[in-house]
Amino acid sequence: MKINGKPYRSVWLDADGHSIRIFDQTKLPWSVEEMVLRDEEEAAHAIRTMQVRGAPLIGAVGAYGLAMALRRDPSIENLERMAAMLNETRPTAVNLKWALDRVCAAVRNHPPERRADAAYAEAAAICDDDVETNRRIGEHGLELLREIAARKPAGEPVRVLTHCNAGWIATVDFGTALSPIYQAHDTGLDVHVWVDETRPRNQGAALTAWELGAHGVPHTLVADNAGGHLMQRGLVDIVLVGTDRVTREGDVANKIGTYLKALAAKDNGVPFWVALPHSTLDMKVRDGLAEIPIEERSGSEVTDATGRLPDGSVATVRLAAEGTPAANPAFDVTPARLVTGLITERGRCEASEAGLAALYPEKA
Ligand SMILES: CSC[C@@H](O)[C@@H](O)C(=O)COP(=O)(O)O
Repeated sequence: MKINGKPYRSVWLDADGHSIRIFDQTKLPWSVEEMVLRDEEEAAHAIRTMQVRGAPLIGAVGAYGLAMALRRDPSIENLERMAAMLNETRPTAVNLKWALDRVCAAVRNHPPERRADAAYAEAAAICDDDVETNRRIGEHGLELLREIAARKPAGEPVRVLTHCNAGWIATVDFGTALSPIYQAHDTGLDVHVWVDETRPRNQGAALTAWELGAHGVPHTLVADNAGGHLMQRGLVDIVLVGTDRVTREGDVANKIGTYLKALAAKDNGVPFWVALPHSTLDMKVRDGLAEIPIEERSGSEVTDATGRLPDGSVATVRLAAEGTPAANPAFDVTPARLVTGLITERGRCEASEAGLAALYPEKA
């Protein structure tokens, strides 16, 4: 996507040929700052602290992290130790493990002196795969948005509600849930997006609203708790979200609060769709509620909030009384029964074992 007219991906190789560059997402939307990650420890730190975030992007950065680790020590022992270290940075999105496994498989049979090059090549292939995958998700999602538009009075936009950030900055490019929205806007289909602010880290307010604004997509930021009300008033045509892991039976892990949107959508007859790339599918897991690890982050993300002060500086302020205990589960699981359908790079399907098996027979 473009920033000030210049096309960017969310991660790319630095001019030195081995470090990588990212946008520090903890600085957005107040400033757009590139950052260099020089080794696997810096990559792990960036994932842990959410300087990079979003399931596909942490997979891509993890893959490059492993390549950087192999430059220093190409032994199989180091490969396995560093893959485990990177995999532990964030537990819920399966894309991280998928990408690390891909790099491990790609380098294992090479002699030590060839392993780092093979890992960099695989990380680059993962990035290219993500870009093409998300472009196709956009095409299939666009068909769905067109079908919704065709059922609406002429001149009314398709009103989408989204949660968290599943845009280009959460992936290598284009995004997953936002990819159809960008394609709709670019092809002249009228869309309007309700953007959930997504407490506690405000990915909606800080990232989704920033992305959509930069691309010229009409949108309105709402408090997380507004979604049910908007649906009751008939102001939402579709809920469209990304995901961090989809199970064999179609259960969906995504940012905390997604489940409540799905419940409200069900009660109001609003279709609830989830966009995912193949790298988010975890066929080893059947029951999402029982089996998907849910990341528990620091309570300080709940008791505090970061924003810009009138003097332009960015500061973190305390919202709760000193000493208030806070819990911070970062994801929840929406059972397949609440999901109208899945949008993948291979087309749309029901959120069920049969639906996924029809699209991905080789994984079934
Ligand atoms: C294409 S991104 C899909 C998901 O990763 C996204 O919806 C999400 O929940 C991200 O959570 P985050 O904690 O910001 O990494």
